[in-house]
Amino acid sequence: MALDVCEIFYGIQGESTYQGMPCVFIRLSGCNLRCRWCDTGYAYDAGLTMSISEIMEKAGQFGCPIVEVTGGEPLLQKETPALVDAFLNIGLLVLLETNGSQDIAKVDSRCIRIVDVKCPSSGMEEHNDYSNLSRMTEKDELKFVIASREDYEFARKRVRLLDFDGCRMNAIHFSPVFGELDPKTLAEWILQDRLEVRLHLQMHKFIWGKDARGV
Ligand SMILES: C[S@@+](CC[C@H](N)C(=O)[O-])C[C@H]1O[C@@H](n2cnc3c(N)ncnc32)[C@H](O)[C@@H]1O
Ligand SMILES: Nc1nc2[nH]cc(C(=O)O)c2c(=O)[nH]1
Ligand code: SF4
Ligand SMILES: [Mg+2]
Repeated sequence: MALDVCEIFYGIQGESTYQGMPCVFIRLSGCNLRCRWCDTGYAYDAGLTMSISEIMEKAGQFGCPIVEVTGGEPLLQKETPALVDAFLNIGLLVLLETNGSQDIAKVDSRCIRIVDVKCPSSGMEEHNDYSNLSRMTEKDELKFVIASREDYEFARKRVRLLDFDGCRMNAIHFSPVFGELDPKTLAEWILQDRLEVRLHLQMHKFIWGKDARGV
């Protein structure tokens, strides 16, 4: 029962509807995608092998009720569902950030699954598994990371196709690629179209800068 871990740290949740909350991050190593603008290339390589109990002990040191499992791509590792269960079973609130290419049903639906839909300029659009949209529950969150008008129109089209059964209207995030698309431009597009989506800015980058690690 071991996982390949890139880093474990305590920080301010910079993304999702939990933005602003203190959170323990478990960043797993390895990713099957290579998004053009990825800010976490350091997680592609193998990290440190840790057992579930070692991870829980390290995470537990912070005494924090919220944990996020991210990566890299966390759903590539066989033991990730068991890690999520272990945190759920001790009563923690668990978030999982995933790239949308893997079946989210692998993890317990008590976990809040934050699912990216990759837009064209990521170069990874062909990897989207759209079946995930019907696997999502009301607790889960959807995210489009947007670098251009083309990406925005792609995301807008997808949102208009959604029925909102499995997705809360306030948990559809439109997030600009940091340093590439001006948040003001994205805000104006959303307002012009009267889109019921959330403008999502990566809070930690405004606090610590775009290249800081472990925050
Ligand atoms: C590093 S990924 C790890 C989880 C998973 N691999 C994924 O892509 O969702 C975490 C989140 O950061 C977003 N992200 C990565 N680079 C970014 C950038 N330069 N600007 C904005 N968001 C970015 C990803 O789209 C994803 O939503
Ligand atoms: N502070 C902070 N919040 C985050 N939320 C999701 C992150 C991620 O890389 O998945 C992230 C991250 O890297 N840092
Ligand atoms: S899927 Fe996530 S970790 Fe992998 S390259 Fe894309 S943004 Fe980076
Ligand atoms: Mg990050």
